[in-house]
Amino acid sequence: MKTILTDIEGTTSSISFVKDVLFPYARRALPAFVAARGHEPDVRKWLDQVAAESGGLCQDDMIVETLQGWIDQDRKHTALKALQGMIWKDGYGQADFTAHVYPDAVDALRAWHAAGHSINVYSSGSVPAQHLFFGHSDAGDLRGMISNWFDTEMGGKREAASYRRIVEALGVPAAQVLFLSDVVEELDAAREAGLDTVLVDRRQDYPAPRLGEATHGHQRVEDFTAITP
Ligand SMILES: CSCCC(=O)C(=O)COP(=O)(O)O
Ligand SMILES: [Mg+2]
Repeated sequence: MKTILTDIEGTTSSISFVKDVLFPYARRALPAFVAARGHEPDVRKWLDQVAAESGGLCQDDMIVETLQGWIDQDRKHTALKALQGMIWKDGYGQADFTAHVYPDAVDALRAWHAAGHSINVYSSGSVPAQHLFFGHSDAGDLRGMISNWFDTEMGGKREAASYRRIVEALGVPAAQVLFLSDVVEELDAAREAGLDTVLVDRRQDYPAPRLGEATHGHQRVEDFTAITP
């Protein structure tokens, strides 16, 4: 019985939803969010971390500009991801959007869950953001199918050590875990840690298929229907 570990953006869900809906929403809302909640300890600690790592920024508007630049660069920084999650909470709460999950992914997650496979998430999005995402998906609340949630507090997704930590937290042998991702470097790191891997190479997200050497030897599928855990 395989334990599933899945990425979100580009794997269960479209890159365009994240890039064209979630990121612009956070970018727009950041100045007002920092002005209203920047004094709260759970917000301040991330702002202070950004300030310190950026050479000691001393004004909140400079921190906001730095964070907006990081959004534009798609930085997977833990502080940015934590703050984005807090901002998206308002968007989901006000029903400004629902999170995209490919229908084939919804069907497969349901089937695997019903068959007894443990389903777990590892994304650069913060754990609270992951809960919001699957709790407010186009297909409704999918959180009940997911056993464990992991973010970059476990380490970067391109580092083998992160997958070793996750396997230890899951309490199963590494070879029992099947990691699904759209990013070859993440799959390389997972394989180095002993996990099984599948490259999810969706045509909508990646119009030029990754074939031959570009797959780095990972099994390649175009959607979840082709995955047999
Ligand atoms: C689930 S939060 C929205 C997605 C996000 O911010 C992100 O960085 C997704 O990265 P992933 O590791 O899932 O490719
Ligand atoms: Mg991804």
